[in-house]
Amino acid sequence: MKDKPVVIGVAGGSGSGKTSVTRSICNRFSDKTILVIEQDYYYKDQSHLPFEERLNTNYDHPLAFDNDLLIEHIHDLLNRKSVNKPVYDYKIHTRSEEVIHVQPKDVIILEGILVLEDPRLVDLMDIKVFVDTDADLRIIRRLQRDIKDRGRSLDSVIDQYLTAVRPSHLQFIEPTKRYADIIIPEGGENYVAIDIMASKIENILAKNTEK
Ligand SMILES: Nc1ncnc2c1ncn2[C@@H]1O[C@H](COP(=O)(O)OP(=O)(O)O)[C@@H](O)[C@H]1O
Ligand SMILES: O=c1ccn([C@@H]2O[C@H](COP(=O)(O)O)[C@@H](O)[C@H]2O)c(=O)[nH]1
Repeated sequence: MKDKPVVIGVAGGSGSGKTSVTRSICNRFSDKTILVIEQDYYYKDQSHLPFEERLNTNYDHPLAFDNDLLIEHIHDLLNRKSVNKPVYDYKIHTRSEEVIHVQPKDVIILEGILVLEDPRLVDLMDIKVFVDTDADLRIIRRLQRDIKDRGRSLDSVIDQYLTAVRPSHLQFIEPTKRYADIIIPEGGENYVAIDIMASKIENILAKNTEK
């Protein structure tokens, strides 16, 4: 019987570099070792709402996420069962029709703005990481990304930032830093932190193999 997979939570503000850190860690291992679960893919389905109404949702509030489904999937993966991971489409602000069938792996990285906000998720984590990047850098990165990749206008990104992203960051995301075991400044290009994370994962995997 194999050990339970190791669960690593990677939280941090939007544009802090969570995805980049996660990708850099994954690149140190074979494709078979790490499964990434993006909390973003577990935004609540909003297909029943007209597009205009979906624009009013606060996507930075804990209630925007279907954490019940996310927790069910993490439990299944911990029990070495495969799951159908939902797919989220940022351009239409709802889930897409497709799902991705994913197999359990020895390491699960759960990445998202609010993964340290729900105690039920925190309880499932072996290592908790917070990627900590200054707000000015995060908004610049977000502007570039949302306009290029998520089909957004400059005005809509700024308006959403001021009305939802910034206040929710201060209220819900920033306070979760206190739960982190490791705080990674600046995100994606902090190779010292990424090396440390990779060594820690290697150690855990080696210990599990020795047993
Ligand atoms: N250290 C860094 N320096 C410069 N750009 C970065 C850095 N880390 C991430 N980025 C860029 O910022 C954007 C947001 O990074 P990403 O990893 O997607 O953040 P998050 O997942 O936290 O929203 C991406 O376009 C990424 O390439
Ligand atoms: O329909 C949506 C769903 C989410 N968002 C924004 O995405 C970020 C989270 O993604 P990161 O990759 O961590 O930046 C969150 O701040 C939401 O505001 C959205 O704009 N529209």
